[in-house]
Amino acid sequence: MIEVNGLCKSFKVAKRSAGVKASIKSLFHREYDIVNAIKDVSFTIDTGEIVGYIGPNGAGKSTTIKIMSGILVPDSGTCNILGHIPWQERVNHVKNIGVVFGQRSQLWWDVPVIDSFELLKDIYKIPPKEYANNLDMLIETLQLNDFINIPVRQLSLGQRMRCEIAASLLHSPKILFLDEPTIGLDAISKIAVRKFIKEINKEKNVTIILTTHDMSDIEALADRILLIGKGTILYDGNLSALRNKYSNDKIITIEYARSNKSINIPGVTVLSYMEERAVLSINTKIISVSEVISSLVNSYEITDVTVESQPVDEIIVKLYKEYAI
Ligand SMILES: Nc1ncnc2c1ncn2[C@@H]1O[C@H](COP(=O)(O)OP(=O)(O)OP(=O)(O)O)[C@@H](O)[C@H]1O
Repeated sequence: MIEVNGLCKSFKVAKRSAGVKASIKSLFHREYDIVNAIKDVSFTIDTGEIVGYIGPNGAGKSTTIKIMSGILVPDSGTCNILGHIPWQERVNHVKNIGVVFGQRSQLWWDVPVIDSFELLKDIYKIPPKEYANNLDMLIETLQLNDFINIPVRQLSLGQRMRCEIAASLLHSPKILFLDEPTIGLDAISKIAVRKFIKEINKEKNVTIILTTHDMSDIEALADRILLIGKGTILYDGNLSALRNKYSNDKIITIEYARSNKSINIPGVTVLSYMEERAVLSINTKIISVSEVISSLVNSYEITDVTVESQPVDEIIVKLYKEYAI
C-alpha cells in the first residue's frame, strides 16, 4: 500500500549571527547551512496496519509525513502510495488520505465547525449520501453534537481535535496520517481519541501512520514501530520485541501486615521499603516473579501484590540511548 524508497530531503537555512554589524553584513553576503532532514528513508506499510513513527525532536518525522502527504517534494528517492506519487499526483492522492496535524488546524477558524465540514465536502467532491453517512457516524462516535455549530476559535483543544479527526475522515480515506493527535488533551479525551482511532482501523480497515511523543499512544495503538533518528530509520519492529530486548525488569508492589524483616533475594532490588509496603524491581533473567512472591510469602503476611512492566517511556529512552540520538 505504501512504499517509500531512499527518500532524502535537505533544507537550506540562512546562517544568522547576533548583533547589528552581523545583520548588516548578512544583507550583502548571506551564508547558508544545509540541514539533512531525512537521509535514505525506506519502508513499506501494508493495508490495515497501525504504525507508530517515533523519534526525538528534529529527527525527520514531520518531513517524512509531509512528503507522504504531497506537501513537500523530496530531493531524491521514491514514494508510491496506492499507485500514486504524492507530490506529482496530488489531486488523486489526497482522495486516499486524511491528515491531522495536532499543532495546526485544517478547519476555518471563524466559521462554525459544520460549515468547515460542508466546505470540505465541496473540495473533496464527496457524494451527498457518503457525506451524510460519514457525518452521522463521526458526530455520533466522536460526540460532536454539542459544539458542531460553534466557530472553531471558541472550541477547547479536545473539542477541536475531535473535529479535526472528523474533518480528516469525511471523504472516507484509506490512509490516515496523524501527527501528534493527542497533544495537550486531558486523560478522558486522550482515551476517547485512541478508542476512536482503533475503531476506524478495525471496522473500516483504515491504515494509520501515527507520529507522537506520547508513548502511551504508541502502547495503546501501534502494532509496529518505526524509529527515526537524525534523519535515518534505525528500528522497524514491534513494541513487545523492544520490551524483551530492553526490559528484563518487572516492578512489584507488595503490601503486608507490619514487618521489619529485610528483603534480601538475589535478582531483586528494593526500590522503597516501609513498614507495610515495599516496591521491588525484579530482574526476571535471574528470578521469576512467582519465585519472588513464594519466597516473600514465607516471611511476610502479604495482603496485596501488584505487578507492572517497566514503563514504555523508559524502554524508549534506552532505545534512543543505544542509537545515540
Ligand atoms: N522548512 C524547513 N526549513 C528548514 N529546516 C527545516 C524545515 N523543516 C524541517 N527542518 C529541519 O529538518 C529537521 C527535521 O525536522 P522535522 O520537523 O521533520 O522533525 P520532527 O521529527 O518532526 O521533529 P519534532 O518531533 O520536533 O516535531 C530539523 O532539523 C528541522 O529543523
